[in-house]
Amino acid sequence: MAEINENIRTEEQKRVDTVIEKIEKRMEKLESKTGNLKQDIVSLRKRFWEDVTVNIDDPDDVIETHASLKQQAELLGERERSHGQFYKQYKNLQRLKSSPYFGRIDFLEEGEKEAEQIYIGLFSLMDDDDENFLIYDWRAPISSMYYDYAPGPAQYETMDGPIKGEIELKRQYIIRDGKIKGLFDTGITIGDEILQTVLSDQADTQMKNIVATIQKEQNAIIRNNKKRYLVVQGAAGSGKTSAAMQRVAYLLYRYRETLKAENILLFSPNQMFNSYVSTVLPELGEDNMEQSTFYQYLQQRLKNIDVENPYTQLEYILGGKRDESYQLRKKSIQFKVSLQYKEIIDQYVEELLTKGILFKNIRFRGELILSKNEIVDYFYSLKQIPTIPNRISCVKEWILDKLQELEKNEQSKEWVEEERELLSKEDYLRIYRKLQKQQRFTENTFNDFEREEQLIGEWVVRRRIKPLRNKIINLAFLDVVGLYKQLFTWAEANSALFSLPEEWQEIKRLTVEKLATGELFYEDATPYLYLKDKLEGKQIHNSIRHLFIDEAQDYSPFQFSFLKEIFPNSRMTILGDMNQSIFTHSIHDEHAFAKSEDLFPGEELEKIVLTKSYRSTKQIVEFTEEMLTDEHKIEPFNRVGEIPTLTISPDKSKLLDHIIEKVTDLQNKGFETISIICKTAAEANEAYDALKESLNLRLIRKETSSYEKGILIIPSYLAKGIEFDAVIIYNCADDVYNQEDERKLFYTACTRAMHELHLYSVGKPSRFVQAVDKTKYKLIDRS
Ligand SMILES: Nc1ncnc2c1ncn2[C@@H]1O[C@H](COP(=O)(O)OP(=O)(O)OP(=O)(O)O)[C@@H](O)[C@H]1O
Repeated sequence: MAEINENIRTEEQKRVDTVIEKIEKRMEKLESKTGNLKQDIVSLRKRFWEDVTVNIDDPDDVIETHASLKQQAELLGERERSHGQFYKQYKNLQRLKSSPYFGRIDFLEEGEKEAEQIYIGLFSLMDDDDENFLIYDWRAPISSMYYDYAPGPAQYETMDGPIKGEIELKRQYIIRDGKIKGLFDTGITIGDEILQTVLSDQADTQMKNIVATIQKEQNAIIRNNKKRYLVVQGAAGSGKTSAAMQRVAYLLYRYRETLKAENILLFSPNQMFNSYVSTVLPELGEDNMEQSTFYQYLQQRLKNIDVENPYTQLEYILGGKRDESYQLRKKSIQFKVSLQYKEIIDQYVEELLTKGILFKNIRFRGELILSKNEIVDYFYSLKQIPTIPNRISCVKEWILDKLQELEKNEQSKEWVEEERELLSKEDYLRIYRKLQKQQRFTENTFNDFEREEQLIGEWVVRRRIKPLRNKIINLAFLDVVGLYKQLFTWAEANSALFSLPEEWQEIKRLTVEKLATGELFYEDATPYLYLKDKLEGKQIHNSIRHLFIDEAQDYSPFQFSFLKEIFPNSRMTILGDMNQSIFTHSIHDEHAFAKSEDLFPGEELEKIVLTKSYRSTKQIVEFTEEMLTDEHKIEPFNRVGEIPTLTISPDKSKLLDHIIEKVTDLQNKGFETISIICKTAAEANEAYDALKESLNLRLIRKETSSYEKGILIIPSYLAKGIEFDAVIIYNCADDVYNQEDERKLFYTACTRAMHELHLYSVGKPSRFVQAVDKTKYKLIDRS
């Protein structure tokens, strides 16, 4: 990579100036357009009610009023949409004005005489005649060569096939506020120097876009469109989330005619992560995709039952006493996340077609209207209907018919009379108006006492039956909880067909006890929803065309398989790191992410592996990778920093003193995000209480929804996906981190550090640290 001579620099600055002038002109034009539009909108809003004729006296007038309102709203909507578009364009120009481009390649296409200069920036910009590109959008096909090739032979894909040629020059720019601050001609990789500068910056509370320095292997992820399922295994800090975000921006550009932000869904690890990544797309001029945690999705689908928070499950597993009930819960989790369990449910549902279905009694005002057995009998009389959801749907219609009959019969009952008499004057008037609106009276008939009584009676009954009717419509008569419980007994009775865990009886007891409290263990939530869907009919999310799953190593085989079924029309980008598995299920053999070949058909699956880590200094990467047991080698990006330290303190009180000293020292060095990572929330609470008098701290809980600068205390599992300038490991003693299934959690915590990593231990440090080569860290013994 070479620094460039003054003449070239001057020439390049001239071009920047010219482009900026053009950008300014465009902005002026847009300003006048948007100004007029804005005025239009303001006055439309002001006059909104003046220009509509509101008259609801007779039905014809109501229709007219409706039409007039609709017309006015459409007009306003259209103006607002245009304004929104102009505003977006304006914002994009504003961004270009400060930094019009970051790269250039001179490309000589085969058969051409002269190379074309291709300047690459955040968005495209044409010259005044709309003929030539002054700037190419980084997502344009031609721009991909910038990321994929060094000077020399190169090619890019178009609809009509590949275009081949030669890159004669490849140049990088750092332009800020319209001034060139750095200019480099680059060789094989995209500017290590620029990347160095970017990576040496401080951590941010919002993730940054990486378009100026996307690496070749990341570009392969961003632009991938070969296979339906793209699985990315990437080391900690290798840019998986970054690649995912730029990929969303790329897809929205590439398929802009058909794909909108709301057709893309990202499953993310937690709320704070959501806020961390939320500015990347707007910065790239795109709307944010839909975002949810898988837990939020489950909650939204299972409204009538309390689902345990996955972090509550994890807190129990990490902090548990490791007694008998702890081991049982663990066994239970391991089985319930497996595909084998899913198969058991499939077979169970199959059998429910002939026997075993459960319904609830249907009562109205305490009286039995239909017994569960009657419904069961009706269900099994529908033999000709081959699927359960279709049969249930018929049962629903049958019950609704019964309700209609009930509605008629009830009207003559005494309670109706009583309720009618108890109606207040206001209620009475309201009903009267309602009925009048529905034109239920002929002229003057309301004076007719009998007719009045009858109509009001009907109304009273209908009002009372309505909640019951809604429940039936929502299939609440199906006893899903009972069926889920019964599954355990059924599996036991059919144990010859499956290999159930030895502790099945106990697992059944544990599950049933929890269900009796109206709650579901997290490990039961997906199977329960799966069973519910199989009975009621699957809820399929057809509008989602692309699903992104980040931190995919934390999903179970059951969850993956379920996701595939409920997003049948989606392409998927699945990103994870086997070394950062934090949930019990994913640490053991049934590692769905590692066995993606088993889950996704080979011909539809593409796998990409990222081994280079960009987040942490070389020293931190070399220290942390020693904790891993597999042979995955992580290549650090060559950024040098201080060697990690391990301080041994004699007791908790000294440990706190030592941490306070270190935090103060880090603050003096100018670090703005310093994170004290604890193993569990319980430990984080304790540390927070002990340190809050001495340090200005922010305690991060599972509900915390935003990431702010400062000194944070955070449970290890909530730090997933996020990074900090400096990380302090609160107490890495061997009596805290000693189980094999905590290794990856510990590794994940340490890999959150960008510039400095300091570990503290009361007494003997964890075996995971003891195993690290002593030259990879500095031992400070203060015991
Ligand atoms: N090409 C790049 N140019 C500049 N910065 C990059 C690049 N790739 C990654 N980074 C930076 O490296 C850091 C780690 O990236 P990111 O969080 O996307 O990695 P990850 O693989 O998702 O990490 P983890 O799995 O550990 O959470 C971020 O600060 C990101 O901005």
